Amino acid sequence: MKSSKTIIKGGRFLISGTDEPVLSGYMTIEDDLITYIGKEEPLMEDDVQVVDGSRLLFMPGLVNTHGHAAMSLLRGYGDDLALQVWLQEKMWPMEAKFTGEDVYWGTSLSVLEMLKGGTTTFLDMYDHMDRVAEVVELSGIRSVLMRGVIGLCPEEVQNHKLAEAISFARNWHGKADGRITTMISPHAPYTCPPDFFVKFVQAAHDLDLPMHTHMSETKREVEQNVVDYGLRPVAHLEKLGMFTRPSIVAHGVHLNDEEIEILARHDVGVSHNPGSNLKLASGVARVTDLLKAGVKVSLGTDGAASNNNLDMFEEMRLAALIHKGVSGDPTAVPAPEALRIATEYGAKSIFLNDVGRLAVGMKADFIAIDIDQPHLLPHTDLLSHAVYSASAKDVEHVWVNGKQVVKHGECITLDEEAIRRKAQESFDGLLKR
Ligand SMILES: N[C@@H](CCSC[C@H]1O[C@@H](n2cnc3c(=O)[nH]cnc32)[C@H](O)[C@@H]1O)C(=O)O
Ligand SMILES: [Zn+2]
Repeated sequence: MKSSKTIIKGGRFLISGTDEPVLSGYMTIEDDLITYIGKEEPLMEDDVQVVDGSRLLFMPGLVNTHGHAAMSLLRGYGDDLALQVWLQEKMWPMEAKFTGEDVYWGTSLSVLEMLKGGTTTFLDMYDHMDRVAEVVELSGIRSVLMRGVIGLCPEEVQNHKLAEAISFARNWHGKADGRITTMISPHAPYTCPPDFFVKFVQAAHDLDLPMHTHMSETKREVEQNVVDYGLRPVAHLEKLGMFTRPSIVAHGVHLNDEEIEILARHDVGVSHNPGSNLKLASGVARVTDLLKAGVKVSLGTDGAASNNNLDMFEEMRLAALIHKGVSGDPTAVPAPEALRIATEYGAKSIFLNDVGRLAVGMKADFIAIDIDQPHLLPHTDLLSHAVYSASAKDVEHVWVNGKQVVKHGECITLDEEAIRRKAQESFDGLLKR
């Protein structure tokens, strides 16, 4: 195949973690990789596509490390409830009716929202994952996918779900030009009994894949874990062997010092989901302490039914704000750190070492935001604006794996009109069934 080359000319680029985080200059993309970024103008060959970068801020695509994309179908269905009530009385009865078709359109709706809002990679834990993978292939987004399993069912059903999780993980790892990787994911310690949970650990060993689960999301969950198993969730999962695998846990809201130390020792990532944790009143994770202990902290939206949008700019801003508020320390989670949590640390947390930064040799997953708008002027500090002032609506262009997928705010890989119609039809159908 002929190689493609694009040069971004005269843009501003966010290079977090350096002395000069906002660089004015040029970036070259060849096929799926960033091959140059700097102040010197690269040679403009004839067959190069040139993008005018003036009035645009280029930054790494945002990385959403925890969610359930198809749950967008339940957006606004079951607000203002605590986790267990919300799950058991609202979500699970509706989700039991989801068909593969529903998951396909719900996921399409979420991927559309995420791409248009500057998210270039998402982690998805759900059911009917073959249909999710189809959406990923078509849309051009990058993803880490897993069949999440709730084990509150007879052994036969448990084993059937486990087999599905294994075959999905095996069949799809590395597919879609490498844009799909997979993990092994029991839903939570409170929905997968220990003898069942360890089968996932074994599967992850056999397939040499990382693991993901919900953990220590609510105070009630932690207390119940102690009643049921005599241990808090972190020690419980450590005992079941989960942390012998590369792992990332979602939420990690209720952690004591000893638990933070265990997570740091095993290099377990924590996907911080501030929007979902606030909405379900689960609490506020100890992000500053986690970072101080060297734990990889990243950001997730969780499903759209507990957020209720998939705007990673909003999540980044929340992370930068709430930890200042609860600690009384205005230096907690400063803007450059918030940006890295939403990009670079996110990618590392889900074991993608070649995305999350604008640098030579990294995959070309990047976005451009329109910085000519009232709320992004004057151009005092563009990194600060990206964290404290921008939102998903400011995203003008998006590239994933070197291919443009959003152009002037329109998703060019998906049929937006069909998705809008089909998602509504799916929800209407679920209410009737
Ligand atoms: N239906 C599958 C499990 C799907 S995994 C994804 C599950 O996570 C649930 N979920 C979404 N958000 C949260 C959360 O914050 N905490 C715990 N579970 C959640 C969601 O409702 C969904 O049932 C089975 O039967 O095995
Ligand atoms: Zn979740």
